[in-house]
Amino acid sequence: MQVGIMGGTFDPIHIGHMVAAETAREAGGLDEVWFIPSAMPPLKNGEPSASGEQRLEMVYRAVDFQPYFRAMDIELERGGVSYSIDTVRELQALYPGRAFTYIIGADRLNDLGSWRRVEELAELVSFIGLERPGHLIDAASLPSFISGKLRIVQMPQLDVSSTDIRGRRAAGRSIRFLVPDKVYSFIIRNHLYET
Ligand SMILES: Nc1ncnc2c1ncn2[C@@H]1O[C@H](COP(=O)(O)OP(=O)(O)OP(=O)(O)O)[C@@H](O)[C@H]1O
Ligand SMILES: O=C(O)c1ccc[n+]([C@@H]2O[C@H](COP(=O)([O-])O)[C@@H](O)[C@H]2O)c1
Repeated sequence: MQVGIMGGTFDPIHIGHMVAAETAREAGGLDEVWFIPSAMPPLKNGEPSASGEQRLEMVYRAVDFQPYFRAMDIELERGGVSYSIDTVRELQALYPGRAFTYIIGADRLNDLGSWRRVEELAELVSFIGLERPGHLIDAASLPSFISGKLRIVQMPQLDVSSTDIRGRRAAGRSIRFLVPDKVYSFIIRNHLYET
């Protein structure tokens, strides 16, 4: 079974994440994509705005009734800084027989060289990289050991980010259709990102 790992802060999850996951699923022939919200993202400054529980709930809502998508609380349960090498090792122990592909947007791909024990990670998983507006993939900056393990896939370019969504909320602007409907209603009902 081929499984895609869509890791992220998901603060909140948005249509960019959904289209990235679906594009990777189709192009990579993946049977499922597992969305895994991090407890503490390794390379971001500061704490996420919404709680881990809220971010996980939004991910559950986004994947609800999607046949190929699952949400996993493995990083939130582990707590601390969410290094992907720890997650992949844990997933391999829990789910033997799966082949894992890490799905990654261009911004994160460009700093892959500074991920914890990335050479070891690249021995355990393949990568699917996706360009996103404002973040072209810089092939020259990628560690050499990645080349045989990385496939770059074209996706419809969506200039949407969690930062932009939080900014719109703080400015009292609409975020409708930038997030899945059930995520939208959760954000509105819980007054997330208003300040
Ligand atoms: N619009 C998008 N297109 C393609 N990939 C995306 C897009 N938005 C996020 N990703 C990818 O999804 C993964 C998780 O992203 P993350 O949850 O940090 O969202 P973000 O929108 O980048 O958040 P923030 O704006 O808070 O930094 C990363 O690999 C990121 O590159
Ligand atoms: O393992 C690492 O060193 C590492 C460094 C940066 C990011 N990651 C993972 O990459 C995913 C996307 O990161 P982010 O910061 O864009 O949410 C998320 O699952 C992070 O845990 C992992």
